[in-house]
This record gives sequence, C-alpha cells and structure tokens, in this order.
Amino acid sequence: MTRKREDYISWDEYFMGVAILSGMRSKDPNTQVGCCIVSRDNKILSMGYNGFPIGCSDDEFSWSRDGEELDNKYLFSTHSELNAILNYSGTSLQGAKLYVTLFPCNECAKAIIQAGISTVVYDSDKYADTLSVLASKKMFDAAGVKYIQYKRSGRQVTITL
Ligand SMILES: Nc1nc(=O)n([C@H]2C[C@H](O)[C@@H](COP(=O)(O)O)O2)cc1CO
Ligand SMILES: [Zn+2]
Repeated sequence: MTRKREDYISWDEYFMGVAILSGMRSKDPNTQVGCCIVSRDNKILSMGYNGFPIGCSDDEFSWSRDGEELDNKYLFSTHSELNAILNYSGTSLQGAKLYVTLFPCNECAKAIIQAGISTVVYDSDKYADTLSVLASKKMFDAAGVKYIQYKRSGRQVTITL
C-alpha cells in the first residue's frame, strides 16, 4: 500500500500562506497586508490586500506616511480585511474565520463584527499599543469575536513563479 505524504501543509499554514501571498499584491512600500476569509468547513471564501479604491490610481495617490493628510495614504488606503469582506460575493460570512497578516484596526474590526465573522487569526501585532488596536480588542471582546495569534511553524515554502 502506498501511504499518504506526511509533510503536507496544515490548514493554518495554508490560509496564512494565502494571506501572505495576497499581501504581495500590495503597492504600499511600507506595509503589505494580506487577508484570507475561510468558511467553517475550510473553504476559502474571499481574499484581499491593502490598496487604494478602484479608480484611485496608485500613480496619482501618494503612498507617503506623512505630510498633509490629503497628500498621504491614510485617508485613502483600503485595508486588506475590508477589501476581503467587500470582495466576497456570496450571501453570508456568518461564523467565518479571517486570517490576516496584521491585527485589524478599529474600522475593520467593526466590519468584521457586523459581517458575523467569529474568529480572527493574525500574524503581526506591530501596532498593539495604538488606540486603534486597543479599540479593536475592546470591541472583539464585547462582541465575542475570538482573536488568536498565528503560531509560525517556521516552515519555508519556495514557489517558482
Ligand atoms: N490591519 C491593517 N490592515 C491593513 O491593510 N493596513 C494597511 C493600511 C496601510 O496601507 C498600511 C499600514 O501602513 P503603515 O502605517 O504601517 O506604513 O497597511 C493596516 C492595518 C493596521 O491596522
Ligand atoms: Zn483596517
């Protein structure tokens, strides 16, 4: 009998891997964020990455982090999580799990809660001490949304594109 491979990637590696790959589409020179939303039975429902809205050209809007508010990226960039929620064309994200490479901000947290997503698996929490992330955690706790830090397996994956 030929036995199955044993070194296949886990569900968590698969979905966080897809989130990381999605983030590679981002044009943000400083922080690339990717997101992958999955059903309760491990089917990928949607993906997203941070970018400007349709029609807002990356060549006309600035990716600067500072300067005048209307001349930097913050009022314009759509976060990976919101893009993934908006990219979903099905009927319901109730009970879904969201994998994201960076902890959600307060605005995305509201969208995550209202969409009925029940679990967030995140990798980096580099803005943990900001009011935005503290507000997200306060809302997730109140709404019963679980947030779990992804445990890196250390596995290296090489793909030739
Ligand atoms: N959870 C998140 N998802 C995201 O897609 N973003 C995006 C917005 C910006 O384009 C970029 C953060 O820029 P910076 O301040 O690290 O240079 O990542 C940011 C966060 C952080 O809350
Ligand atoms: Zn956000």
